[in-house]
Amino acid sequence: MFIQQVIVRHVAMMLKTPFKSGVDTISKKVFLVVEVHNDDGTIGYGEGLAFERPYYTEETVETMTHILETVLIPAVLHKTIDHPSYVHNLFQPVRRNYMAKAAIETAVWDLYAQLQKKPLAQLIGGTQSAVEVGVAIGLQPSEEQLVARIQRALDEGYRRIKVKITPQHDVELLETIRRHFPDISLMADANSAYTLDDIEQLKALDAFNLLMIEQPLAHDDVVDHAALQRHIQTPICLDESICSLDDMKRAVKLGSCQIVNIKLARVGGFTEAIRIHDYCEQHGIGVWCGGMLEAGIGRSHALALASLPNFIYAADIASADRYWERDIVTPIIASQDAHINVPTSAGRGFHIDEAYLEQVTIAKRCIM
Ligand SMILES: O=C(O)CCC(=O)C1=CC=C[C@@H](O)[C@@H]1C(=O)O
Ligand SMILES: [Mg+2]
Repeated sequence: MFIQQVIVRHVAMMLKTPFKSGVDTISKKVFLVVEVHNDDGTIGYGEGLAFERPYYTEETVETMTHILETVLIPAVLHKTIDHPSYVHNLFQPVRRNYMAKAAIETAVWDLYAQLQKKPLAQLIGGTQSAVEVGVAIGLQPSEEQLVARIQRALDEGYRRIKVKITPQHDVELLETIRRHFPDISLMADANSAYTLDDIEQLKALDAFNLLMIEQPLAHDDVVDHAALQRHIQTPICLDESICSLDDMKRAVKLGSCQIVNIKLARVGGFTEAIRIHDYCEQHGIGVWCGGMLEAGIGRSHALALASLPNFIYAADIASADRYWERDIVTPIIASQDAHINVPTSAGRGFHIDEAYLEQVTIAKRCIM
């Protein structure tokens, strides 16, 4: 591969319904589409998935743009790259900025798979032909609305439901859900809304037979999570705390979690995600693929990742039409019976809807 030019698009797409977590509410998804152009004209695509505000992680759309344009794109531009993992090495000196890194790294994997004429999933070692998916339901204005949203997801065939909780909305909310749906596979994501001072409240959640509790404590913590895991039965799943293989090793050493949610964007792309996956497999930690309200490019990359063998829990990669009226790839990524087939065609497996991508692009910069 020889990277001749890189195009960075700012894209804005309205979500069908706002997504509210303990940290933010997102109605309009602003993200980056990074196009990596090879000298033969082939284009690899990646999504820059940080949000507009630094509440989920420290990165934002603007910080990604800055780091991409000033540091990361110059590091790959006009370079011959034999394998995408080399991009990971080129980015090694740059501290953190994982989402900016992932935007290019995943695009180079996408390009590489097209040039190799092999499905991306197969190239990274994927073994599952279909990925089990669940839904993530944000905080709702009322418990009735939450129950209705869960019922709708179950009617659509989903079997694993994830809800958001906060210290103000947990026990009663989960009681209501369990009253209506005693047996469903249910999990709760706290997005770091608790501290160890809330330990009694967190212990009370054991009563709800949750599949796991996601990221109850601070976004950068593995020490307190280890203490908490010793006091609660519900398996802890880390999300925000795991940005690298080193983070993962510390979590395993301390016993901070039993499960990990891997997001390509949070860990800087496929190379690190695969390492974390392999390490977890060796240490008996099951993983699953989280979501970042991706559009079609990010969603197709996530699908490839989730085909690796140790992705043993349902992914947050629900049908794209839960989020979007129209997506930037075709065909629209859709689940059937709570599974999405992993594409078997070369590359990421979905075509770019160029007309729609142009329509939702609000700014475009070409670096050559
Ligand atoms: O993409 C999806 O369907 C899952 C969305 C989701 O739960 C999240 C996306 C981004 C940030 C968080 O609010 C949250 C998460 O923590 O997993
Ligand atoms: Mg989460």
